[in-house]
Amino acid sequence: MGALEEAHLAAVAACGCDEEEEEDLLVGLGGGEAPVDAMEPAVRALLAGLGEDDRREGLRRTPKRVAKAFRDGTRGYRQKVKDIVLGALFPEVGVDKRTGSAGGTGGQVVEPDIDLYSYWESCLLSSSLPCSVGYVPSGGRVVGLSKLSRVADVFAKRFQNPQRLANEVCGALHASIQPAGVAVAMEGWHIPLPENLKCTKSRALIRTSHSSRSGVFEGENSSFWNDFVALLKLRGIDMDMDSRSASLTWCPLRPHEVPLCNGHGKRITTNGATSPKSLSSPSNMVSAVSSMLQSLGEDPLRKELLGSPQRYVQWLMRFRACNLDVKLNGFTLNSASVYERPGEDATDHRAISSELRLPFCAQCEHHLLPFYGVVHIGYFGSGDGEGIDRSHFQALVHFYGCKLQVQERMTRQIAEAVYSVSHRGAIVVVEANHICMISRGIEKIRSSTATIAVLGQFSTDSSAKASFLQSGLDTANQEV
Ligand SMILES: Nc1nc2c(ncn2[C@@H]2O[C@H](COP(=O)(O)OP(=O)(O)OP(=O)(O)O)[C@@H](O)[C@H]2O)c(=O)[nH]1
Ligand SMILES: [Zn+2]
Repeated sequence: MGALEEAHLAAVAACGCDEEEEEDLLVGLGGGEAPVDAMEPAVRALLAGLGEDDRREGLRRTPKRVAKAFRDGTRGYRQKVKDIVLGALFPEVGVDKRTGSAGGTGGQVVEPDIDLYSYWESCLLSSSLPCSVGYVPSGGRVVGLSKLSRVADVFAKRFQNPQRLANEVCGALHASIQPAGVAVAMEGWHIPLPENLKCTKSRALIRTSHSSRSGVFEGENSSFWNDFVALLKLRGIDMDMDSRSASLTWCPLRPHEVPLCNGHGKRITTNGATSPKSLSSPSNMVSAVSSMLQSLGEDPLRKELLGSPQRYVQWLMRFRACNLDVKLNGFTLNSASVYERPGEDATDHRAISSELRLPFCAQCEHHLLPFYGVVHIGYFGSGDGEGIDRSHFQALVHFYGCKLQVQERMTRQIAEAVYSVSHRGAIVVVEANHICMISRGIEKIRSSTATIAVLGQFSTDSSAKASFLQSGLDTANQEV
């Protein structure tokens, strides 16, 4: 341990925060290696409750994947901030020795655009939290830049709520670096209820804004805070969102939640959340989720987690396997208007009708995490402006989307359904964001996957396909 680190530990001791206390603050709940044994049987119980056969090919490895995803997503319980920070405090004299500012500029150090992902404690779903951290060094020392992100990640990789996450990151950085102050700004993005999903891309998500500050950043007139906000603005991050703020909650599965707030947190949402439909949550599924929490080292009786297993099950139950025939009875296309007419010009692309940007939310069958986006459908209509009502297509998309799925299968199934009533041809394009690509695994933020299925004339007539892809999708993009 270097002299600087020893001096820092002495400072921690001097401020009355002994190491054990610091550990409690930094490590939080559920330390130690947690067994994962209960996870896989619990996921199997969930799949059975959803009417699925866990021996079918797509689901065979799902219990293992879900267990791994949850375990990776909560690894923060097994990490310690001091292990991250103490090896990376470096002496660096600031320009203003009186205030102890450092970092070469005499002012704050800002690390914007840290991509965090967290499991929400309210519903056990996961999503991203773009985060920015600033601090004003003190005592002639700075911390390695990567450690700001790493410390933030320790707290993100726990069951969280976004305001508490902001507070914990702020408090831990302050305790471990002992700077003049810390500022944290964070956005919480939450997927809406499937029935409230209106469009694709990030605008589809419920967004809330949160902040937490300590030391010189505190107070309404803190120039450090104002500089921090201005620096973020330069990067296109808008913290000044009060005017758009609303009282809606960030977790649509828990609409009456009172936010945890340290007095500085601001909250907004851009996408209205209506109350969730009340669905049954079978008790064996709820117990399975509680045992998953225990396996992860969490306490299902912790105040903030009460009701979360039920909410998670309620979310999953939206994607329960259902009877195809029953559902399709409600889907009646006016097929007379779309059948091929004798003598119709096969290359007359005016006969191509389209229905664009139909929103959907499905559940990835590999990881039990949502993927959501829009479906574009093209088919040969009558050419006289008469088409199939959009609501029929929306019902079809909802039917094939609202289950455990993979994107390619969903695309093909929708295409086949449209082709079954529009015999000349059907083309379906699905654009989707997969939470399993964003919040775990490869962590590819802004990942979006497009799939296409063509049947009938769209598969033989490349100009028909090109006509839909170019002009149809152009129109869709203009509508965004
Ligand atoms: N083709 C396809 N793959 C999907 C879809 N949803 C998820 N996946 C992928 O399914 C694959 C499962 O791969 P595995 O190696 O068994 O699981 P994993 O270890 O969780 O994979 P990583 O995501 O790479 O960590 C991953 O590559 C996922 O990205 C989908 O709709 N279509
Ligand atoms: Zn997945």
